[in-house]
Amino acid sequence: MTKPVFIALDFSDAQETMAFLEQFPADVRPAVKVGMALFYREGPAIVRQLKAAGFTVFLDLKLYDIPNTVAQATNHLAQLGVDYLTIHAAGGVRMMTAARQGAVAGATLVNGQVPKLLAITQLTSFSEQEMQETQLVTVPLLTSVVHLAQLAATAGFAGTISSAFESRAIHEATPNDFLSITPGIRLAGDEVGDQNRVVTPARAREMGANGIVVGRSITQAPDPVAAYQRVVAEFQGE
Ligand SMILES: O=c1ccn([C@@H]2O[C@H](COP(=O)(O)O)[C@@H](O)[C@H]2O)c(=O)[nH]1
Repeated sequence: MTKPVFIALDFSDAQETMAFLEQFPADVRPAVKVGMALFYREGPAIVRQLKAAGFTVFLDLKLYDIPNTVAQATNHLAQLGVDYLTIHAAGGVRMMTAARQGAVAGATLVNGQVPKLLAITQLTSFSEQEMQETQLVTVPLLTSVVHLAQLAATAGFAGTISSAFESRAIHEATPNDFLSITPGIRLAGDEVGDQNRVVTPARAREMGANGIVVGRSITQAPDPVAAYQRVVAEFQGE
């Protein structure tokens, strides 16, 4: 299976988003990620629009609440036909299990296609020190990520979101088909910005990532289509 490269569509509205995607030739349909900013602006309509245009849609809302509420949310979101969905692993096995059950129930009401659920472990913007400052976690960052990945696997999730630095350890601790999808990706020489645990697409592949999320290295490039093609070639090892 080809490893996905998701473009993070962190644009201000649907018009800007669709104008960006129109730059891609008709035979190139990148997988896309809709984050909370675009979703809060445009609502479910942006997902329907992207799905109708043939895009694989990763909806990155990072759900975190009590189990019943999260189950209701995943039920509604699965009915939108999203392909991937994020939930915070910090909600624990009971919350993640409820999320999965909600997604299955929602998918059953439409086409039966259950979104792949991905557990947020520790954000790629975190350094070790910054994570410790929160005092929510008192073990090393890598230990926390691997533990949360194991909880996600127990809850029947498809994989995790972490940086590529943790991908190998995640694979060693989880079943063979468990996915490590990694944001925090930059083409060499690009600004890191607010990210912390950052690697190039080629390094992400070497480190065992099963898919990558790339925003600004593509969306703010002078030629986004060329930048996307470079990211894909590096990540696929071409
Ligand atoms: O740990 C995480 C989880 C999610 N993200 C999201 O990925 C993109 C990355 O954008 P860049 O412009 O490539 O930095 C963005 O939408 C984040 O919300 C993440 O970066 N880290």
